[in-house]
Amino acid sequence: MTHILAIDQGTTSSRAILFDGDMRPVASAQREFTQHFPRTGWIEHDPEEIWQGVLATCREVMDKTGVNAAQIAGIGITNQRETTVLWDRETGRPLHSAIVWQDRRTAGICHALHAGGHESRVNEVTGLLLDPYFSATKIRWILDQIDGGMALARQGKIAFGTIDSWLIWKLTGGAVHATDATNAARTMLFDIHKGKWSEEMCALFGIPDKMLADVCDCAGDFGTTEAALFGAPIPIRGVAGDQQAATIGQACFAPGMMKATYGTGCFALLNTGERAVRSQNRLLTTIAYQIDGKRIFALEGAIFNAGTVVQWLRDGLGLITTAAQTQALAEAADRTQDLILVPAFTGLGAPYWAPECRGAIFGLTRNSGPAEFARAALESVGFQTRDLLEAMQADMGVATAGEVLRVDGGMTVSDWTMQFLADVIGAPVDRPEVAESTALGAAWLAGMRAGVYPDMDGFARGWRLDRRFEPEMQTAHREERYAAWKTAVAAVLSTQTGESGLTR
Ligand SMILES: Nc1ncnc2c1ncn2[C@@H]1O[C@H](COP(=O)(O)OP(=O)(O)O)[C@@H](O)[C@H]1O
Ligand SMILES: O=P(O)(O)OC[C@H](O)CO
Repeated sequence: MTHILAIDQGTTSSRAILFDGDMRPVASAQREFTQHFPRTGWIEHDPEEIWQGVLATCREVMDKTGVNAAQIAGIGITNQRETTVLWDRETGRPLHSAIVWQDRRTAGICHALHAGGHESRVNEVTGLLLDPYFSATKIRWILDQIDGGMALARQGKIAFGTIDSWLIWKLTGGAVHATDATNAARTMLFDIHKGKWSEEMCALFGIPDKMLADVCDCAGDFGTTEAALFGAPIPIRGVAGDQQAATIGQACFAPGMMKATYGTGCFALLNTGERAVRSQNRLLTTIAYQIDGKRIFALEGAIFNAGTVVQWLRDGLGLITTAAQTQALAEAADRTQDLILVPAFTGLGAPYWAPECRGAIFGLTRNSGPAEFARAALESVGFQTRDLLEAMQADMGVATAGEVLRVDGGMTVSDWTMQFLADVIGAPVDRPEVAESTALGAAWLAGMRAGVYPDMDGFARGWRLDRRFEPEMQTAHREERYAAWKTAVAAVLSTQTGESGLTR
């Protein structure tokens, strides 16, 4: 009983990674699933497709390695956050497609609440801002689509869950409806200070509390899998939202430590210890992890489009066929052209929170080609990160934010992007040996709980550097480029249409 199975259910794919008793990944399996775009700004997933994909990847890693259920001491789940599933408690069937975190359809509800003067109180209780990103307005939107939805929800017949809860429900055969504190903290219904669902927020968004899951520590008892699924029951012992799991996997356990994960989006979390810092610069206050009942907080900056810029070069523009080609293109780009891409494909996240503005590219000349586009796309990720760090520094003071940035996620394999990142933030960027920080974080939670992995200090000592990127750009040049970015963002923000909405 020394192995741990990590399930990493992301925005575009689901992965299962089997870790051995020394926390080494020994096998993995991955399945992409369908992204549904029923209208501009709407993004949905099929909860059943997600579940089937997760199940298939778990079975695949067990088949590949010959490790059976009895040899697995625990499952750790980490997941795309905020994405909202409602299901019928009796049949276990989803009542609607999952509304994905990037979905903007509830911008109108957010505007109305904003206009009603509710943002300050929402922020005080939940640490979040009134944006369609979070679950509450998505839950409300689905409830309003279901015939008699509100009454059924009040009777306790409808369950809401973020993806972790949905998977726990499916894995346990409907026996457990639970979530962890980090996922709960992203719903906009959770009082992060009291560590419990907020009656006030439920009333504000019109959401019956009977829909909500039990909230547990990240390392805890989330039930056991149905024996029939894997041949024997396996306990689920760890759960955390993917950005929090990456923070844990990167061992950012001390206040002042920070990580940024570059996948579909980019999410930077700065550990602020037991203190929940209320941002004055439109960052989020969130729970980094909750272990043994103790909540540790983080300031979070969320960027909606990071890796998507590379997907856009490939799928939208057809300039590349593989993500890795961006490196050679960026290296070959004409340095005298300063193209700036603002990838507000789904609006801008932190620190702007402008759901309805759209992207733009500035500085085009007759000589601007694929290389310059690729460079601008990769650079946009660095510029956006700098925006987040500036906001963190303003909230925390220069000494505690941005000293070293630990990075992970699919995009960090790009040396060029990581070097530019170090250049533009003017601080070292550390890439760890284990690229799968998110899965590692989930595995550690489960393994530590099961008693097969070390405690927090032992785990932190095991963190290993792959490569450090030191800033090389001249300060004057860095500031000039960053100023050009800020000008470009200001132009894009001026296209935000507010209440009338580009997305509707
Ligand atoms: N060599 C590369 N250079 C730049 N970007 C890359 C490279 N390889 C992968 N990516 C980007 O990384 C992202 C995938 O990262 P991943 O962590 O798997 O994302 P997610 O968990 O959000 O699905 C994709 O958007 C992809 O475009
Ligand atoms: O699936 P990822 O890695 O893009 O992460 C999504 C985030 O959890 C959304 O908040």
